[in-house]
Amino acid sequence: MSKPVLQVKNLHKIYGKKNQNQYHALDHVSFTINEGEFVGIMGPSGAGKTTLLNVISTLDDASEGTIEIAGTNITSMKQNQLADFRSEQLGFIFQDFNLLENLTVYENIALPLSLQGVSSKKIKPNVEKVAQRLGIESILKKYPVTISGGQKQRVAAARALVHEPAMILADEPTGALDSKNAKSLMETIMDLNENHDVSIMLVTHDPLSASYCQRIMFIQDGKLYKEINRNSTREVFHQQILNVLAEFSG
Ligand SMILES: Nc1ncnc2c1ncn2[C@@H]1O[C@H](COP(=O)(O)OP(=O)(O)OP(=O)(O)O)[C@@H](O)[C@H]1O
Repeated sequence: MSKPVLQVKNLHKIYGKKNQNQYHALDHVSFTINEGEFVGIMGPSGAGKTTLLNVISTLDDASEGTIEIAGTNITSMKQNQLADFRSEQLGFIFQDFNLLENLTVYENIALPLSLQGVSSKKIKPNVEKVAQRLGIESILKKYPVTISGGQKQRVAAARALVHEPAMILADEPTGALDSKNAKSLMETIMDLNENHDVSIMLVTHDPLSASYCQRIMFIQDGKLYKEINRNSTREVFHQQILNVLAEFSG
């Protein structure tokens, strides 16, 4: 049986101070993501998706509840421990790539390892391996300004993976890409999940990107609303996702 990589128990997030206008952005949410799973988070605007991602990413703190990542309870950690935990155990892919323009593609990918103080001799094979997986070996010497949006996102994905984190957290990774590059990136991410056992949690509004996941959790008003699994083709799953989204707008 697979082990949980992420266990969220009774997670509650309140914005605003006591005795003032408070907003319950997450309302006692519990779920588990197992090692090697590829799970999407969807829901209408304001549902709490970004809040959930930020709290799991350790960028924001929970008001109540616990979060365990790879067996470590991050809700009881101090700020400096959290920073180390985040850089060792998590990989991030954002909509706007977040590449450093004055570093080469190689240096951008190497960054998580350089920051951990890994020697350049040890970094090289890791960067080369992950660049090969993402099909970007030929652009390692280039600077971000000279590569396409699709290539930039592959570089960002390589950087998220190079330190072999317990889990990848992706926030609208295809948001800035055209449909051809979006499809190609999602196929690559799906391949990383299926063939290299990378555990992924993806927040997206895009039903097509979401259809590459194995499971989608829909949230509404800070609560889990529904969960669906991909049991047949991606096309069928895409339609099932559209059907649930229609329930929100209906
Ligand atoms: N810092 C904050 N202070 C107060 N309220 C906040 C704060 N951040 C978010 N909220 C509120 O919490 C709720 C959930 O917001 P969140 O950004 O998590 O939703 P979302 O599902 O990611 O929405 P979207 O799809 O539009 O990005 C919203 O009603 C939002 O207004």
